[in-house]
Amino acid sequence: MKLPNVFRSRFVDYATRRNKSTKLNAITNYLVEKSKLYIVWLQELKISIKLYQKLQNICIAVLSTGPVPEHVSFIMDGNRRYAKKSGLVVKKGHEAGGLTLLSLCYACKKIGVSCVSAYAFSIENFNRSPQEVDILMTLFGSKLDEFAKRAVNFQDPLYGSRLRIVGDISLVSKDLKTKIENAEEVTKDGKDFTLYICFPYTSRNDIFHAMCDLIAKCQNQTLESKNLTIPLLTEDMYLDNFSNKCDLLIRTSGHMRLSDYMLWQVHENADIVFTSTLWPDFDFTKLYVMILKWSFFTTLQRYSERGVTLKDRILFNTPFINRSRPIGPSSVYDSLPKPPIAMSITGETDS
Ligand SMILES: CC(C)=CCC/C(C)=C/CC/C(C)=C/COP(=O)(O)OP(=O)(O)O
Repeated sequence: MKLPNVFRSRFVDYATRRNKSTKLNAITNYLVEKSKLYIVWLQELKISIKLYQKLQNICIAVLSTGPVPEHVSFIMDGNRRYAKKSGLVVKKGHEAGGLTLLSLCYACKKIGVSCVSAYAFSIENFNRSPQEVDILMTLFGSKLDEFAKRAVNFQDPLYGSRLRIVGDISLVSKDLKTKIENAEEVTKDGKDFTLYICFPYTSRNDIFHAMCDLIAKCQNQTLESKNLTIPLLTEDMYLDNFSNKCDLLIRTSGHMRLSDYMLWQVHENADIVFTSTLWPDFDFTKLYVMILKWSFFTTLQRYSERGVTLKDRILFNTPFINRSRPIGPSSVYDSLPKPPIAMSITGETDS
């Protein structure tokens, strides 16, 4: 048997050193030694993964003592720059971005965030090259399937999650539409966590479509125009009632703009954070620090809203932390009677 040059000297060495006569024995010994090395390496890797998971659990336990955002949203920017920086093709950059999203969904679910939304494809992105649009559509289809499978597999960390696609679905192919319907149907009973993928989406398109819907309802007389309210418009949006208020919006890759995303949903107390990290590089630690900051400042805000001072809290153990959004009057203004309609800026009624 002829061995490749690179191995020959080592096998001969093994054979002579261990006094084995055949090359076959030398090969076997070599492979055994090598696999022993790999096993040790794998064991070490497993230990460090376990350590990392333990550390992650401790960090999450610290967070669980305070409020956590209910809705975290991502503008996933920087996939192509990541690919360029790493010497990869654009497709790999987007794939890496897809992986980041799913791993952060898992982290958010563990932290206790109820829903995550992600800007996966803006309507403007149809202006990119046909090849790139094709890559993104294919990737999107495969990620939908993957998420749906994982959400119903009880051994998977994403088990119990629900998937919702928000955006103008009429703009995607028939095949993809079927995949979307299928993924939404398979995951519809997920109660623990919801992932909203905005695809193809823009905020103005969302607001416009909701307005058109309400106008149509008025025209076919299922709704009277005098009953139009802001909550009704909100309910009609792709990002429905459950996701209509965003608590923490994160944009990666250094651009400091909203790019027609979440315009309606960040109106109330949303923290908007811009980071220069490219999306595929955005990991648990970076997300954790942002949520920790959110939690800290939200706690302080809730302190002051309830008139509880730090001294009260420390000396008299007055409870002030409410993990979820405050129910009922959260400020002195909310406890006042509603202004007469003539004085209301929006003209809303109480109905
Ligand atoms: C699960 C799922 C739906 C995954 C989809 C994958 C994914 C992360 C898509 C985002 C696509 C996108 C337009 C990113 C923006 O970066 P860019 O391409 O504009 O990068 P650049 O700012 O460096 O040019």
